Amino acid sequence: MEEAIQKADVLIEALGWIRRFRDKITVIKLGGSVMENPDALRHVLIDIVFMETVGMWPVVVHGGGAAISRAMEAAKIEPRFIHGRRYTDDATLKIVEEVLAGQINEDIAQKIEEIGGRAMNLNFKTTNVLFGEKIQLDSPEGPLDLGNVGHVTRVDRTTIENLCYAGQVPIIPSMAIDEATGQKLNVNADTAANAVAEALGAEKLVFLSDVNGVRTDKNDPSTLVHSLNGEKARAMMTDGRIESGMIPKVEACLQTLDRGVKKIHIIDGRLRHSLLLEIYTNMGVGTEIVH
Ligand SMILES: Nc1ncnc2c1ncn2[C@@H]1O[C@H](COP(=O)(O)OP(=O)(O)O)[C@@H](O)[C@H]1O
Ligand SMILES: CC(=O)N[C@@H](CCC(=O)OP(=O)(O)O)C(=O)O
Repeated sequence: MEEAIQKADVLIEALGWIRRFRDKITVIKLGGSVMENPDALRHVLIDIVFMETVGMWPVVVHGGGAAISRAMEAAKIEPRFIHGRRYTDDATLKIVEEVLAGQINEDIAQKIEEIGGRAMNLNFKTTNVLFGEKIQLDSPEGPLDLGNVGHVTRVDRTTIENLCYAGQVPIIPSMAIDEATGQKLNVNADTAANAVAEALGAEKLVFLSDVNGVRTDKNDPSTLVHSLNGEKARAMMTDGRIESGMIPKVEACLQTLDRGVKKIHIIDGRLRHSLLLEIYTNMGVGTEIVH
């Protein structure tokens, strides 16, 4: 009996949060590292179906870096990264489209349906919602050409909101199309998630990664930083404590906070129900990025 009462208490604790987030958009970025772990992915998707069922509007933006690299290796193309972005020639772009906008995008939507939720995979074959342009990175040696790599300049907000309204979870791969040239572009999934959250004026943006958040020592989980502001983040990037895949995430988060997204969290997607704990309890899991 006591156990049953405790369960009811948990539901009541969630009630306030459920009310607060009803009809509000939360953008969830699924990193490739979480998707490499089928059990972790399944639990994350169950959490997302729960969120939708209680009236929140979850929107998924996903990457799939590890799977793309595997497919490239199978095709005998060596993956190459420049400042954290994948060099994307035409052959690589074809693989990115097949793996990211094809297999992974369809797989996530299908798994959500299997759990009993409703999802809509948004890709070049169904409905594309991300538009962008090619980027060039500056370097002391002159501009660096990354091939078919872009950033998002426009998001089809209406299509995404209509799906949410209709009770479907939009699943968005990190690829865009250049409206002027029709060129398809490979976009870093962290920056794509930030662009979607900004365009939708999301209440929350949650990154599900393979670490428990930002750490002062990246190899030591006990050095988790619970709350990270711009000043601290910039200092940690300058002295190298934040590096590699964490740099584009944190940089884009700081920019996005300036543009109206209310709350941003980086949490561990491998921790069971970390998403629900983050949203529906007072427990702070992971790192919150603040002004
Ligand atoms: N200060 C830091 N704290 C935590 N992780 C860090 C830090 N600096 C670099 N990292 C790296 O960032 C990685 C997460 O980013 P990324 O590789 O882009 O994964 P994903 O896109 O799947 O979330 C971690 O696995 C870790 O190796
Ligand atoms: C331009 C660029 O680098 N695009 C990324 C897109 C996928 C991604 O970002 O996936 P994760 O979130 O799993 O890292 C890539 O090709 O790997």
